[in-house]
Amino acid sequence: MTGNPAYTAFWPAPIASGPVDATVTVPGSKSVTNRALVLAALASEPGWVRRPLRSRDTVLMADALRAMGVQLDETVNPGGGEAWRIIPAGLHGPATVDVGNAGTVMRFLPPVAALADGEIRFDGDPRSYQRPLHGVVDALRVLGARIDDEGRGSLPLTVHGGGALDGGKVEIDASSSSQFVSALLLSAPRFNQGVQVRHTGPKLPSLPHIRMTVEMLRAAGAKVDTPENGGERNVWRVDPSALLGRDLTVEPDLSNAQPFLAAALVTGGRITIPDWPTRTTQPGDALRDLFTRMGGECVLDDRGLTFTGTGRIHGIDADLGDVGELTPGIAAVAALADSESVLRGVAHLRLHETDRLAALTKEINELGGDVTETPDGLRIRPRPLHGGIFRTYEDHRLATAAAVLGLVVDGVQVENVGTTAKTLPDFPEMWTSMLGAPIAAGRG
Ligand SMILES: O=C(O)C1=C[C@@H](OP(=O)(O)O)[C@@H](O)[C@H](O)C1
Ligand SMILES: C=C(OP(=O)(O)O)C(=O)O
Repeated sequence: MTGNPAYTAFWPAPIASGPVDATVTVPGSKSVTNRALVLAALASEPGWVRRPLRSRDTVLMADALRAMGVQLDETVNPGGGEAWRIIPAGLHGPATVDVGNAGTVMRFLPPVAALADGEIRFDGDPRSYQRPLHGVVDALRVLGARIDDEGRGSLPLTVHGGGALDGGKVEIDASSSSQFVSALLLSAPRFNQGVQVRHTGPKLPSLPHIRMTVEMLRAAGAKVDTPENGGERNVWRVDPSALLGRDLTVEPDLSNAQPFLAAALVTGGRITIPDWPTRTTQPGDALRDLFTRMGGECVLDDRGLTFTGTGRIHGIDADLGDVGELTPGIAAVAALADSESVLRGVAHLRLHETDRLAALTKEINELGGDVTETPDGLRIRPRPLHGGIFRTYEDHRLATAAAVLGLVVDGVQVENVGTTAKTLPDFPEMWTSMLGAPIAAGRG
């Protein structure tokens, strides 16, 4: 599942004929869906994941769990969308897991495989070989797992699952990805001794995603100690315990709401996102503050989040270390602003789906922009932009960022917009629907 083949070449990004005014129903969160699937697979009783995201990353996760013996039935949710019924079973190999280019799959599943009985082979897209995995592989070895990676510390690799894992204390440097910490915590209730993870490196990115992991573990009955509840700085502990089967409804993906909110900002229009949670660990919630600072106004009420552009777009100086996945969308808006922006704290984006700092710099500059890389981010000086090809490097967020620019810059051609299917399969349809009709694509 890599998206509609019709979109693999060049997609003429539609220009906005005026301010957008639409309600856009955004599908479920990738990060919540994939955590929910892992926790449900490790539970001691069946559970439900309602309104899951169905996208490349989540289908890869579901297929991988099935390959290890978990039963996952797709049904219709009475309240709309789908409901996935997960029936845990004894995890076993031999099995092959395709991680695609999904950070959540490549990092969250090796610990699950270590609990399985048998060999689990992990492979993925060429880019997955370059993305850091050492934090998970090295830690699992310390905790008792046998992994054959031919010395690479990265994909492809084979986990020789022993049916159980000792667990215990481990130190990792998770400065290249918070997902190392999340991966170890998610499976830890099933380790014989649980786990204590200590991060020992430069600044840890994406802390809200670690909070998401902790909250979802606790909701499934796990006991978790964190730096925030009186524990030591950079130390997380999970006790061994059974996990409950939950009935969980997935929140809309707030990071995937970003391009639509950006559309309101850059066209001086208005977008409503229904079901925006009043409390969430998703980093996308930071858009309320970030895009307000960049010139918009937002109201969160029982209709959802309504975001209104004022016709003015300001530059921003922001540390995005906690919310790195928002960087491409912020960079696109910043390129259209009335003043310079400095985006900091995101050096680790060089190891995301693509080197996002290099890709944003090159592609925005090809349209006439003035973006420079800094050691930990981007400096963006707005300049009048012109049309041209915007390459996306198989990065969904590069493609949605390009669509934002295309709303107000005539002639932007987005290469392989189908790559958005990683987390947002109907993006081109949702985008044109937003421009043409008040109600966009349904949630799914
Ligand atoms: O745990 C998660 O669901 C995620 C954590 C973050 O990863 P990094 O810490 O590697 O940036 C984020 O960028 C990614 O999109 C999703
Ligand atoms: C970094 C991202 O994804 P992944 O889960 O593959 O790390 C992202 O979605 O922006």
